[in-house]
Amino acid sequence: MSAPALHVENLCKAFAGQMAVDDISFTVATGSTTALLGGNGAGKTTTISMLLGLLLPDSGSIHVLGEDMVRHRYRVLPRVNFSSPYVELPHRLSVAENLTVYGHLYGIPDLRHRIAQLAEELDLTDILKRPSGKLSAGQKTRVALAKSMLNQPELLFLDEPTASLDPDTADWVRGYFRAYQQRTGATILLASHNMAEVERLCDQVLMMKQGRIVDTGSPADLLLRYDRDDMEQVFLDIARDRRQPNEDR
Ligand SMILES: Nc1ncnc2c1ncn2[C@@H]1O[C@H](COP(=O)(O)OP(=O)(O)OP(=O)(O)O)[C@@H](O)[C@H]1O
Repeated sequence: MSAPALHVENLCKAFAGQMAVDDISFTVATGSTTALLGGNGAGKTTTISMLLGLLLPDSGSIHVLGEDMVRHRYRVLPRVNFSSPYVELPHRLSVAENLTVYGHLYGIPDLRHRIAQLAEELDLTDILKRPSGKLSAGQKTRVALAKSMLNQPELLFLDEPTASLDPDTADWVRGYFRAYQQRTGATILLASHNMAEVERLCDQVLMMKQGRIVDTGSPADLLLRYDRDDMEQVFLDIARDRRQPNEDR
């Protein structure tokens, strides 16, 4: 059996003595989509930064695609990618130039062809020559998604992948990632505040609060456990300590 795409044990990270990530452990199966959820300040970004090798943990272990992330991150990084609407691309470079810079960092062969292909797929052809700083919020999101797909990652971290997209484009983008995943067997870790998206895309949900994982399960499991009709209500129950999970169900 292949190793899980992500295996995290007893991971901790503190900033100035305050625990941002407090002893979390979880596994993400290869080919699945997992949501990392939690309110503002719950520790999601800190966790993802450690999984990407951007931050060193204080303690605990992280295995990404079977490799120890702390010791061998350079083996792993070519096989993963991420997209976040909060990471700005250099403003003066055109969309094509930005994608070219990232493509070179990843050592993508036949880069022109790959960029043209992604531009076609993500409807960027008309804006390839435009400075990245002059794009609308939705266009920036689509460029960030194209950047995340340059190396055809086996593991993709998507932070708010449909932020600023209109409902039609957002729906299309969800379908795009679904199709990519079905075609390649890629694994996705998703951070989103859009609970309908989580319900539609995710096999597993990890709920974080104050640096800890306070609940976990499939969206269907959680709906049943909290006796709710949608994930938005489950999220509010957990965030506001409004209701304990229904242990009897
Ligand atoms: N570089 C840092 N220095 C000091 N404190 C930090 C740093 N990064 C994060 N924190 C703190 O760690 C905690 C977790 O923050 P984190 O950004 O991981 O939360 P989050 O779940 O991603 O929140 P949001 O949904 O608001 O982005 C917060 O209390 C935050 O203030």
